[in-house]
Amino acid sequence: MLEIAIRRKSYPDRGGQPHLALSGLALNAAPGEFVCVVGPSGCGKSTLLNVVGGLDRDVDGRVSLGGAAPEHGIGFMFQEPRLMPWLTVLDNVLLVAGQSDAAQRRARDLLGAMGLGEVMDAFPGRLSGGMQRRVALARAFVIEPKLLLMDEPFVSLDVPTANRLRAMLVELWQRCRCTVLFVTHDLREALSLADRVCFLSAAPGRVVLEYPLALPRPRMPDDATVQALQASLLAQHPELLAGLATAGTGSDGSADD
Ligand SMILES: Nc1ncnc2c1ncn2[C@@H]1O[C@H](COP(=O)(O)OP(=O)(O)OP(=O)(O)O)[C@@H](O)[C@H]1O
Repeated sequence: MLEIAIRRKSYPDRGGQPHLALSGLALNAAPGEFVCVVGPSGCGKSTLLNVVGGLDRDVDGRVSLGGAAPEHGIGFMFQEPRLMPWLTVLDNVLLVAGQSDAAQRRARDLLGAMGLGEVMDAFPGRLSGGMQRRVALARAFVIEPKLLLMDEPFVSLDVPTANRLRAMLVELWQRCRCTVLFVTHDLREALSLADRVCFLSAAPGRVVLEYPLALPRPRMPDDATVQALQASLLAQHPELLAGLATAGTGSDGSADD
């Protein structure tokens, strides 16, 4: 079980006064659950992931995974692929997994399964944006994470590429059954991926609504069922949805990979 209880998380503002980013935020996730966190820009979504992942420890609150502070077994994926340009695709993935035979096997298998077998020895600069995100996705899964933290990982991709990556993510997650915390401001993306959607208030962020989903998978943001669900949520909770993207999930057009 992932348990998050953040009393206060603040940053110093320009005058040195505390600026509250999160306040009274409580959120739990069951092992293997896929939780999407949505909320308007600036409500503290990235801050939440940084605190949960231990990248930011300056917080009044507690995060525990299986009863202990999460330290190992956390996979990350950010808005940018954050690949090392001087390392090959394979070495970028191995960077987090080590060089053991088992890690090499896992990395090669993953990259092969994700259609990147031909470019394992290429450098990231040669790859399209969609392929770079696939490498970042492989890097997140190669450690066989217990917890996967994703910060708008498919933002600013064209629709077909983003949908392909979402399908790959769900397939990998269904195999490893790690707990996922996926941050987005795109409601349809959240409704297409999650077991449960948690809505954060405007800053300082706290959970104001939890919405469990029982729709079968696979689902995509443009599915009629997802659109209908979004419409019913909008009708029931118009105040919560201010500041969220509800119309689309990226630029239309052809895939870039
Ligand atoms: N390093 C920092 N120093 C000072 N203030 C910060 C810092 N990081 C975030 N903040 C502030 O904390 C609040 C929450 O920021 P955060 O980036 O977590 O929000 P977000 O919901 O992820 O936003 P977005 O959707 O725009 O990415 C904002 O007011 C932001 O300006």
